[in-house]
Amino acid sequence: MPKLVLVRHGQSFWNLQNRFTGWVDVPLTEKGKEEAFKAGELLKDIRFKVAYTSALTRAQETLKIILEVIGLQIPIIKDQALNERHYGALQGLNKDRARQKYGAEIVHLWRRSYDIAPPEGESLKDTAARTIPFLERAILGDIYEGNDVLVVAHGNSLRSIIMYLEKLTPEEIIKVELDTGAAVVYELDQEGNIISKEVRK
Ligand SMILES: O=C(O)[C@H](O)COP(=O)(O)O
Repeated sequence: MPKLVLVRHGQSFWNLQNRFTGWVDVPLTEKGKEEAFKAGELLKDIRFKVAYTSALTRAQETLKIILEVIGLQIPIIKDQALNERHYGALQGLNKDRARQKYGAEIVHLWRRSYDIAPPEGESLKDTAARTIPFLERAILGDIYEGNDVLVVAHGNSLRSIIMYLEKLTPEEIIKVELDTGAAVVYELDQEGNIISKEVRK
């Protein structure tokens, strides 16, 4: 059965500083590079045929390190459809500062709910409106051909994909968190149904 592996990029400088990042192009910290290295070590048994990533440096750097560690040279497809959720007016703001300014409850809903968008930004539903057509059009096509596929992207762009694959409800997706450098390994059948799921980190 083909494997679809979703990896969240390693720690970026704004993850370290606890700031909303979204589409701002922030590079990896040393710890982030180490997390990418570890993800590569943990995925060495999988012979990926193709890799997908976003248009943002932190995901691209993480993917590059993973492929170097595994020792694979494969086609890499970069597309902004896999970018992080656009965090709108919150981008650059410290997350504790945002809770003080707007209240913890609404900030939590902006970060984890399905359809409540942060000011001038994208809800998870808006994010899914670009990630899922790309998943169906490009990524799942490779899976249906029987290839193992690596996707390195972002906390919320990957949550939208996890929600779709696992058929989660808006209530269930609120609780889904993904650590930096974590890998979710799915085995999928020909219809895209999940045969198995394993988290490696
Ligand atoms: O864009 C960001 O700030 C992070 O990548 C994800 O942030 P979140 O955990 O607040 O959604």
